[in-house]
Amino acid sequence: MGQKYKSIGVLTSGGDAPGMNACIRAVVRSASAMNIKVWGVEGGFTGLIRGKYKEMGNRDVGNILQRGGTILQTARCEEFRAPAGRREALREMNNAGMEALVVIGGDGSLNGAQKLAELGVPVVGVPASIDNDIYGTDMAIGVDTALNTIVDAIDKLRDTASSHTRAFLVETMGHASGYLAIQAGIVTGAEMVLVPEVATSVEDVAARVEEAYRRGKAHCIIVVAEGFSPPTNELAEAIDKLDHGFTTRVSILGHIQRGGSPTAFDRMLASRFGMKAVEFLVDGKLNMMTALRGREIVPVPIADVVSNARPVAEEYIEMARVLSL
Ligand SMILES: Nc1ncnc2c1ncn2[C@@H]1O[C@H](COP(=O)(O)OP(=O)(O)O)[C@@H](O)[C@H]1O
Ligand SMILES: O=P(O)(O)OC[C@H]1O[C@](O)(COP(=O)(O)O)[C@@H](O)[C@@H]1O
Ligand SMILES: [Mg+2]
Repeated sequence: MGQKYKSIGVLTSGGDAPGMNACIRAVVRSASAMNIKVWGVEGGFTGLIRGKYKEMGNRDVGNILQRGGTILQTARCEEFRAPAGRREALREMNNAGMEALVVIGGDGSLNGAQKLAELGVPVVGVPASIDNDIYGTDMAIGVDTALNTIVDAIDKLRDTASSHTRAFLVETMGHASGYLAIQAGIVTGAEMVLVPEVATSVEDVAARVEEAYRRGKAHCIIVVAEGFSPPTNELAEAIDKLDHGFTTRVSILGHIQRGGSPTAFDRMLASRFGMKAVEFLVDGKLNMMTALRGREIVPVPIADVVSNARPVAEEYIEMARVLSL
């Protein structure tokens, strides 16, 4: 089953992720190779509702492959959560003659894409979020770059921690997911990783800090996912009160994790996802998300993506613990 489109739209939505630009470029250029006109929608679903879009040709996506952020801008759009907002978006799409839409974004954006699909709009989703909390794909665009940023930061923090015999609580992003924290903890040799998916008491954290000191370590790095409870600053206060040999400091890495030039991995993933998104549309594989499974890019129904949660790999928590002893 194939479909000949004259014109399609592309947008980026939710938190930006390094590699979104590489994906926009791939969508525009692969569509252009098939003589399909591409409308670049500005500011995610907000741009769709407001009718903010411009035609994009091959030259409009030159020199963006290596840039972080998104040249189309992104947004979190409350209006789109309501049926009236989505009907407005549909009206604007019809006005522009936009026959299908590629949505590049995270789990929330894919929920939005599903709602459009339910109104009869042919959509393809591309997973892009540093959180890697999207069901159905091994990796989303931006995760690898964010991880490398975190690793670079923790390596630097460890230098100063060791010089001062300090325990550092390093907070990573990830919303309700501990993915970034766990992966970063393993590859930086952190003494402990705290994630929302695994309840850990303040006493357990204190015991781990004491153990690190007893073993003669000059530092104790604890990676805390932002969704962990209690919050990082509260946890640090509680730890600092205890007599374990270290002084305590907190470093909240923040939005630095979302920026920067995408890694080679993210550029490749984004380029492959972008090409496949257009291919899925023209092949009639509608309302699918481009997903990385092993080395292959496969279609996964967006309906499945949004109705399932990505499980946390608990074995990695144990791995982080054993390898840092
Ligand atoms: N259940 C939903 N129904 C309709 N639109 C949604 C839904 N969830 C999210 N969206 C849209 O997707 C946007 C981005 O979602 P958000 O969760 O903020 O980021 P991300 O896509 O990066 O996970 C939201 O601002 C909203 O416009
Ligand atoms: O953009 P904001 O409002 O600062 O949101 C921060 C959130 O966005 C993220 O950086 C990315 O999440 P999304 O990809 O789901 O948008 C989360 O890790 C974090 O919780
Ligand atoms: Mg999200």
